[in-house]
Amino acid sequence: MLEVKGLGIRFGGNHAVQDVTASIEAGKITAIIGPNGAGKSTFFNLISGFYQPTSGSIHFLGQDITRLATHDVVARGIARTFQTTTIYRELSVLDNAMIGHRVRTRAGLWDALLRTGRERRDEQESRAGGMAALERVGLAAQAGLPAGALTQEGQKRVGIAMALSSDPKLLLLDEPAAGMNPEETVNLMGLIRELVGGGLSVALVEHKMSLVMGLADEILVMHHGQKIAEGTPAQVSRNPAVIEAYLGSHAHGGQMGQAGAGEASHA
Ligand SMILES: Nc1ncnc2c1ncn2[C@@H]1O[C@H](COP(=O)(O)OP(=O)(O)OP(=O)(O)O)[C@@H](O)[C@H]1O
Repeated sequence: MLEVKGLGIRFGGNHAVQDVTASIEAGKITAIIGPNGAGKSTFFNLISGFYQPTSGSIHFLGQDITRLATHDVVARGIARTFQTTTIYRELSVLDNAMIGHRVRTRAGLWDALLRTGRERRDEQESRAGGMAALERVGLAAQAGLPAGALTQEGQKRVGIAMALSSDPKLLLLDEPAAGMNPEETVNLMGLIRELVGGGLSVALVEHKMSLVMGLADEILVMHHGQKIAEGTPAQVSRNPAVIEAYLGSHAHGGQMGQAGAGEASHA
């Protein structure tokens, strides 16, 4: 579904991502893991068009998307959530979900100001798209509430609905379980499984090993900006290079290979 070849980006002398060749398969859950500063978020930023790579290529469904701007990447079918919650707390849950949908509609500023027929049609479409996304994340009944009134888990679901309302084929989740308690984490895993069961493909960056090991079909491991391993959870958790990378990192010492053994610290 997604193929990156020799992908890299430099910030000054720092290779945040370096020569990464990898693929993400349709219908699967792919986790991207690695110690702090490994380049995981930067990798997501490259795929989603937030950063332009300094080398390499990105192909999605056979088409070159390497240099597309974010809204064009979204229009092709890749949407993402962010590490920190980026919902609008004062707006209703539905208004939040509709924001994601607006990137797919065609009305421009003039249409919006003049309330043209196209703008009104687009508004209705966005409302329907937003509601459909809320149904997918189990929040249809809360559509009219201010998003800030929801629990932490509810707000995470709003963030996912915002991404889903653009009707992506591939959903990128950046640390979806950050700040969630174990029960909320289990609920979130159920939601991700449901979405994938419905035909969505998911790639996620996550530090919580219980979630990664319990959920991922494929894992891509990054360290110092490079891909050091890939494979199933069982394969990567016994890969010597991966164990070495994690043992060498204070924050994650000894956590690899213990599926379901709790969380890798993000400190
Ligand atoms: N916009 C930027 N400008 C300069 N350096 C950056 C920028 N974004 C990321 N970096 C650097 O790139 C490297 C990789 O950072 P990145 O945030 O991608 O790592 P990560 O694996 O997501 O880490 P974490 O698990 O802590 O979120 C780090 O050295 C970081 O300081």
